[in-house]
Amino acid sequence: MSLVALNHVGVTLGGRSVLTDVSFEINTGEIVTIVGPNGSGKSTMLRVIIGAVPPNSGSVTRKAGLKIGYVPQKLHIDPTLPMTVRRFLSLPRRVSDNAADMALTETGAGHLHDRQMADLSGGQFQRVLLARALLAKPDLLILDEATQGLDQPGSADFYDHIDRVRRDFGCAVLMVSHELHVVMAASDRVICLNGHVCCQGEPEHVASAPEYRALFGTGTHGALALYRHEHSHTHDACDDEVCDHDHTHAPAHHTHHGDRP
Ligand SMILES: Nc1ncnc2c1ncn2[C@@H]1O[C@H](COP(=O)(O)OP(=O)(O)OP(=O)(O)O)[C@@H](O)[C@H]1O
Repeated sequence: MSLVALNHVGVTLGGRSVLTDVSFEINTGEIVTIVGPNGSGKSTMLRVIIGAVPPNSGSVTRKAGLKIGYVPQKLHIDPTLPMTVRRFLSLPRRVSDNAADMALTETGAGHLHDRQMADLSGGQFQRVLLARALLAKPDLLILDEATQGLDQPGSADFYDHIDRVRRDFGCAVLMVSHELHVVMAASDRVICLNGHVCCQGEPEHVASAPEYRALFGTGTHGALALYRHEHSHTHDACDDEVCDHDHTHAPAHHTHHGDRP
């Protein structure tokens, strides 16, 4: 059984349709990334999954007892408020020293235990947020542009920790990322969103989809070159994945469902 399934979810906010007919599921242990332009509904979709935004139509099914760890895009902490990393991990619920130490070690932040939150670098801060999300021992870890503002080595290092977390915890990971080159390498599945699901599937399938190219062009740091190199044979890319496009290799026959809302 899947961890979470969205069935024809629609969301209207402030009288405007933000998500339309969104369906997909997340299964145990997989890394799924959502890509899409600004304002395409990525954060809203994550908020639907964690239950913070109720869908106006369709439904969300969560596995019974599902535990979700959430790493937000940003978290503002008043810089004048003295707060150590250790104390931060006990908010809002007190956790044992042992649990705090294990979570910090897991994310490579063990040495930050006694540091002030306000003094952390961007990369250190994100690792502490990740450690905090792990305290729930999640089945599903959700990251909303968690590497925004980190430099390339910093974000590569962060994704290494995500990979390690997935292995150690056996959890699924759902993330929003604008770093397409990283996404293409690190994800089992990519969902391309633009108010609706334009296309989804294995990274190389999505990278070659006309809907994806229409949104992101072909300059995705080698993702397409990789596709051409490894997948130059003829195949039916939609055999095993849900693509809502006709994925033949003859562009004239492509059916476009990726119209912008
Ligand atoms: N509470 C709200 N009330 C009205 N409109 C909202 C609300 N929250 C989000 N929206 C609108 O919904 C659309 C999708 O927003 P969302 O934050 O989900 O997009 P996103 O893909 O995560 O964008 P970005 O890449 O810029 O973070 C935007 O047009 C946004 O203005």
